[in-house]
Amino acid sequence: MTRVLHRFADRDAMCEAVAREFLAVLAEAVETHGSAHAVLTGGGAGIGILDAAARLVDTERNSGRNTAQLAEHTAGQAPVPEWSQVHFWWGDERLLAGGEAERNDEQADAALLRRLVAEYGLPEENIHRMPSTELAVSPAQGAEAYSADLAAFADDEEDDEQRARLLLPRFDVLLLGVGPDGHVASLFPGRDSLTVSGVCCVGESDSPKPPPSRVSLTFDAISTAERVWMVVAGQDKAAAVARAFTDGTAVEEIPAVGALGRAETVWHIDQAAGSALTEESTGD
Ligand SMILES: O=C1O[C@H](COP(=O)(O)O)[C@@H](O)[C@H](O)[C@H]1O
Repeated sequence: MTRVLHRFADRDAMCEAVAREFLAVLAEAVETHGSAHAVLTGGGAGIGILDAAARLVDTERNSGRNTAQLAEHTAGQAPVPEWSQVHFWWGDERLLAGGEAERNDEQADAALLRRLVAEYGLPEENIHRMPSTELAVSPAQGAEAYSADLAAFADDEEDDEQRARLLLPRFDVLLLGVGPDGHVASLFPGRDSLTVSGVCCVGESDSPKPPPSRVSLTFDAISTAERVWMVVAGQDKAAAVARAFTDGTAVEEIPAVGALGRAETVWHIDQAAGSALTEESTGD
């Protein structure tokens, strides 16, 4: 599977472009399959994309176009999905009390999801949060609970053996931020979680980035997604991005290299994040 690199001048340009494509993928999935499943990420770029999506959704509503027109992907316009059929999941979560500002879901709520529920008809029950400390006493228990939530939406089309085996929904698009250490979701360099297989979720009790307790999808689960989109902005990511595009870099060193989608794997990076890439590593 070839990785594709999409470069942007800055973080804002990247977030706007990814948000537009994200909405288009959701709209198309609802059209084709009757529902759409998106996996969200935390982090600066991940939340920036949701902020940008919120602006696009509002702009489209204020444009006065009707639902059929909004579903069309025409240049300059953002297609908008039928929100009642969209489901949101997470690639990882910080195991904290519900509503804590550091939780990825809380940040996503503030950026986009609350508004979709209040104004656009997204059912609250379509927001599939990873457990909080009220519901899981340990990361392992959180991983088990989220696996059960995912299994309730297992895709019965069974066009992917691994997806069927792990009892996962069809993830139409899965966003991943990349940390300065190369981590994705809560899969950190050198950790046992990198090699956990045969299950869809894993607990991390000693994350090098606070808070220490986290729940994450595994690489087995990530690789069932149709589209895996890395979203990376900022100078502090430049070294990790360059390592990720160096031949032979191991998953143990830069976990992001292990994140590959079924149909596509796209790295969206801004100029700062790509500043240490060489022509040789990208084939430019
Ligand atoms: O802790 C986390 O960090 C990563 C990356 O965050 P960033 O702010 O450096 O972009 C994020 O993708 C992940 O979901 C999150 O839990």
